[in-house]
Amino acid sequence: MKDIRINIVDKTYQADGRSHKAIAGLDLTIQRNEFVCLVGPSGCGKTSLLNIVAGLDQQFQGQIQLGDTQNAAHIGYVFQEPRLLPWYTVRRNIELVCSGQPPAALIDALLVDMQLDAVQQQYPERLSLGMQRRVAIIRAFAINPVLLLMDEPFVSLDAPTARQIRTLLYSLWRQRPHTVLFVTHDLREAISLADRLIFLSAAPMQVVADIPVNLSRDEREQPAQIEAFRHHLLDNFPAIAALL
Ligand SMILES: Nc1ncnc2c1ncn2[C@@H]1O[C@H](COP(=O)(O)OP(=O)(O)OP(=O)(O)O)[C@@H](O)[C@H]1O
Repeated sequence: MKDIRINIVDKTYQADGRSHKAIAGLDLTIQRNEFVCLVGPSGCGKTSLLNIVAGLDQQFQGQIQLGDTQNAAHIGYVFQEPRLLPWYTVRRNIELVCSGQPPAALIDALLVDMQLDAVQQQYPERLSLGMQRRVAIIRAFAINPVLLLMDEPFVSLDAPTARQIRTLLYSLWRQRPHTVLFVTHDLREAISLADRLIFLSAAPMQVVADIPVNLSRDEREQPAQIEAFRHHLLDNFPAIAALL
């Protein structure tokens, strides 16, 4: 897949007789297999952006170029809430998104990687929120996505659970590289995952700063290194403090 080009000239919502300009003049290029974290204040338009990239919202001015893959079947989307179907088992929830024959071996491997193989025949209501979020991540990986969109997938999890799932996600991504757009409010989380951080302004949303993260995998696992990088960012890019 070639680079992804996102050019949103204007995204305006009309509601209750009023208009709200959510995004204006946003221009981004994401390289193949890059892991990009999008960081911006609440309500600035991050979900709106992901919905446009996913093709779920076509009411905007601009253009999205997904390289060779204009096909939504190759886009995995992990929403803010797990959105599992309660009347299907964990395994069935994952299989449902696969077109044609579900890739049994891949699903088996993902269930093991995410430590969910023992509960695959259970129904979502029997799972903790952290487990449901892991199922949602597997469901996105099961289609072997070329592009993975993740909208604050670890929000409202306790810190140890979020850390555990983050580590699993990072190792899955390293095993099966693909382009990721990951929305988060958590700068430490963003630093631990991303090749590149894109800081976004309040509405109308625009790019404030676009910063590479040059940390090794070992460094990303050391809280002191993450903290040092965070201080480096806040010292050298004062404008981003207001966005967190
Ligand atoms: N369907 C809609 N109709 C009208 N306004 C909307 C609609 N969806 C979103 N908005 C508005 O657009 C703005 C951006 O919303 P969006 O959900 O994209 O922000 P966000 O950055 O993802 O927020 P958060 O970080 O809180 O999840 C908000 O002001 C929101 O109220």
